[in-house]
Amino acid sequence: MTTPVLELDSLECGYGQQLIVNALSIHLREGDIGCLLGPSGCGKTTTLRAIAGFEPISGGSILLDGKALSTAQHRVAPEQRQIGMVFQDYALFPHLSVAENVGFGIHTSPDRKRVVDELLSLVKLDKLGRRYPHELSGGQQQRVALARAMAPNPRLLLLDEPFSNLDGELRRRLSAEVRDILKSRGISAMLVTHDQAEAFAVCDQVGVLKDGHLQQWDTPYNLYHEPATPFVASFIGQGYFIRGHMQARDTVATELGVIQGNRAYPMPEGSPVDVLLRPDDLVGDASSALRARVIDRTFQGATILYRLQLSTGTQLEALFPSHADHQPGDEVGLRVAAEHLVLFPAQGSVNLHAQLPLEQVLNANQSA
Ligand SMILES: Nc1ncnc2c1ncn2[C@@H]1O[C@H](COP(=O)(O)OP(=O)(O)OP(=O)(O)O)[C@@H](O)[C@H]1O
Repeated sequence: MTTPVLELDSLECGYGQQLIVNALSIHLREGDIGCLLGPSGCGKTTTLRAIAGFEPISGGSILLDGKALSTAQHRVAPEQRQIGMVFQDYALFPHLSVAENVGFGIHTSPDRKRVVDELLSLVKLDKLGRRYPHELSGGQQQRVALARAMAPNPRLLLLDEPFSNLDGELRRRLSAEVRDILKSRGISAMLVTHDQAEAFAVCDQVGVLKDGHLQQWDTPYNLYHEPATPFVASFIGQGYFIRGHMQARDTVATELGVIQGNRAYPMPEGSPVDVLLRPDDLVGDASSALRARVIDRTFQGATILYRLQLSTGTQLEALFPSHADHQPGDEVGLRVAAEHLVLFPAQGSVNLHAQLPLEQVLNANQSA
């Protein structure tokens, strides 16, 4: 196995006596873009600052290419880590031109002009090298910050909420562009965000943090389809939990009928479980005996997200193609088509939903 570019091994860090990040272990492969995702205050930025060398650690280690950068006893200075950083607020030098900003970290290099020209072209700012930061848009300033961080050819790039000062469409476009730029150069990076869509669009591996504890480090696909904990299931994507009972190792009986799982589950036969149903796990089927009433609908263009109620009162969400145009009050036929059936031992409450205030969902899952 090749050495990961970045290894966090049982990392512990915090402020004073307060431990913020606890037993955090992550391996980032060379060329991958990783992400730390989680609610406000869960310790994402603290972890990133510890990797950059701005914060000491109280336990475990941080290794780059197998060499220790931080342990509880020793800390390599930030400027000697070969790590570049891109900040939320760009942090450009206002009195330096765009080209001077980009060349700042390599001012003694004989290749400076060539590197700056190449990077300006890479971030599509080749005509704006003489401008000053205040003469640029937010998106352009963040591209300058990215080029500046890449100029010294770091082994790892850290990006702290890099798109959060930008809005909507620009944010989406720039995040896709940044992924392309990093991938075109094979740069390994770690990003911090609380925006799940951004994490999924940009990153190869995502770590979901809750209260400084890693819940799961996995691909976006697995986080969505195979969440390891109820917290990850609630935090990532939409969905409802409904109550079921294990009927056999791979089937569960629910009020929607017996649902076939895609594996054997460890819960004993007859035990109560919470079954995660995403909106795309339910498909419309006019001939199905399973009926539900439309409560609400959100038109999304190619699809419509319906909130549905079963005769038992249980509510679910379903995503149907928008040519099937149902109105509130209509009755629709339903079928479960969950390729990845996610079950957890019953938590004592049902119908947890991501649209409830997050605290409510999390409190209900406190024992996870
Ligand atoms: N310099 C500091 N001194 C003391 N406590 C701090 C300091 N910086 C952060 N904290 C606390 O550490 C915890 C984690 O903060 P951190 O900034 O790492 O969270 P985060 O996950 O990045 O949150 P956000 O998404 O809101 O930026 C919070 O409770 C915060 O109040």
